[in-house]
Amino acid sequence: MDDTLDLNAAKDAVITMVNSNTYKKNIFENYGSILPVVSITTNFPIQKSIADEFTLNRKQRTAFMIITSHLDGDSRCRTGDNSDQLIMCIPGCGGTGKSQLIRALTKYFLVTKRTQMMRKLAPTGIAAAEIGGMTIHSFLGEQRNSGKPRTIKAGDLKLEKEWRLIEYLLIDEMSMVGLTLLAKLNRIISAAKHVDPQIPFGGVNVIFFGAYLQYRPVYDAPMHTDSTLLSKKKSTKLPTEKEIQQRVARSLILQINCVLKLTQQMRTEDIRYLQLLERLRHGQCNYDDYELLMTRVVGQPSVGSLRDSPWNKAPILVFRNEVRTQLNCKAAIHNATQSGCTPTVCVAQDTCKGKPIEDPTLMKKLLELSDSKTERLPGLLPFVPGMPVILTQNIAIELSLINGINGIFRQLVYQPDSMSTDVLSQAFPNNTQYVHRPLYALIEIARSKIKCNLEEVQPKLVPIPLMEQTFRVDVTDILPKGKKSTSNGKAILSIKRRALPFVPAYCITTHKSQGQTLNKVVIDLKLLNETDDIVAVYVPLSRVKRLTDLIILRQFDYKVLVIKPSKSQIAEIERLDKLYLDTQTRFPDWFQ
Ligand SMILES: Nc1ncnc2c1ncn2[C@@H]1O[C@H](COP(=O)(O)OP(=O)(O)OP(=O)(O)O)[C@@H](O)[C@H]1O
Repeated sequence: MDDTLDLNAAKDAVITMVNSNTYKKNIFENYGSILPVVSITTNFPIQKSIADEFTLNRKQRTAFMIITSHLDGDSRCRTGDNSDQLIMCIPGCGGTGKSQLIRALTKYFLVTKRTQMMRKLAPTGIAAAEIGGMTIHSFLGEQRNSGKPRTIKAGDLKLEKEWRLIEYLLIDEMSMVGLTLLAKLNRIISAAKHVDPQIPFGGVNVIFFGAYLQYRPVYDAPMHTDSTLLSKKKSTKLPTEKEIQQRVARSLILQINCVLKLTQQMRTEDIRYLQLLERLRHGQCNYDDYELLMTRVVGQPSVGSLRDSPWNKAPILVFRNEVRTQLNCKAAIHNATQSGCTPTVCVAQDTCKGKPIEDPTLMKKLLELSDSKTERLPGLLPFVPGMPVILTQNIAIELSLINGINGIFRQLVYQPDSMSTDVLSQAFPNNTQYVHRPLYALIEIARSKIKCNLEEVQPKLVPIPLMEQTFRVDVTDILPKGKKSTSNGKAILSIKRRALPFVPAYCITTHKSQGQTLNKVVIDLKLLNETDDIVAVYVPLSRVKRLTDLIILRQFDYKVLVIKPSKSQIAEIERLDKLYLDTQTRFPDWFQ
């Protein structure tokens, strides 16, 4: 009975009104379009059949009913604050079925012919692909690091057209959405919809999905940041524009008026391990949990050797990009040697002010930089057929050729060149062959959406071209003695790089692993000295379905299992818990 809907509630839901949002009437009038005829519709059978088709569990169903009934104008969903605007949060840790719920909602919008009213957004390409949506940046028409924000002008017809029909935004992976980005989204919707800037998100209904115990946005403040912490300066100083925007965004988050926590684990069957993860989230693991995890440390009798299957094919998760790059190089060279191939490395083409880099010291420094410092284009890319790789750029989002997607390297197509084969890096053996003129690589990407009717061409074998990026690098340390640096003591060069946009994936950072379910994984729980973020422990441990799917590289301290969430994380969790109780009181039928 748990998963079935209450029939009385069903009868109440049968009569619904379409487009009964009164304050949005003005918007339709502004455009001179014909007001939709207020229709009375009986959508409950559709709601039920879609909830059944996606086998939604009780809480997924409740969330589904709240959102779809709000869409249908059900009066019970329109008695809250903000002129009945739905600003909803659906927190749930990995595997609680958030993506499944989004799939069911998408179907409802589709079947009821209202797809145009909804957009699905996520902060990263990989998260956007997971739900068939777009990144927030590309939706806002901005390049991530271009430094050129889209200007918002009154009467921007293109902007108005883009937003004209949109009334619902589903935003996934909220932990990675920063306050500055959210403020920008808010400003753009307000301008596009011509509504009072006081109305959050221009009156558009917004539903956030995700978990707070995930890595935070890289260059932005997380959504749960306490407003009082948003200014580091003395209170006498005027806040910067960025601080003001972040405070505005935080005040938007405080307007969330409906919360539904997803708690039923849909991915993992290992109950004992689930309980451990639940305690871990609160920093409350006990000694039994520690002993259980210690049985998975390499060297224990129950754990096989790292050299043997399945662990020799499992990705290793590490914390630092430099360690990742080194381990990947070692693994690629080792595998090439094992399979009798000459170790081969593809070399990036770097230029400065249009001229190729010729100075050997500078060339070596640039090529050895971790790709995390070069706009994610690797300087030296070792390769061997069969190597797991991960794309580092968005090539074609609609085809799922996006930053973060996995593939298998099959072949490099390149022009032979006459450049010297001097050793470019000590990281590679002396007999390494360097390829300076690559054309493209053939990568097998199982999740790509490319279709191909040619019999001889495998549809999942994708040609990946070279890409170009510009990055800045501090070269003060390699300046010849006596050469002057700038007044602040630094010499910065702007380098343009052309290179293949992928890296080996024998080893990935825990940060990159966020949001992925891995079949088998090797993890490290020895944290970097300064780390006291629970996320660094929780993310690697929660990538698998069962404890037996992971092994731990080395011994670790008990104390890493009792790191507490931060004050602002706890405060936000408590605030959402309270709103969740309010939501249950507001929709008693659907919570029965
Ligand atoms: N109601 C359901 N019925 C059947 N399978 C489900 C249901 N909900 C989720 N699943 C399955 O459980 C797995 C995890 O669900 P899903 O990917 O939606 O979780 P998630 O909360 O989005 O996880 P993550 O945050 O890690 O992406 C998926 O394989 C999904 O198909």
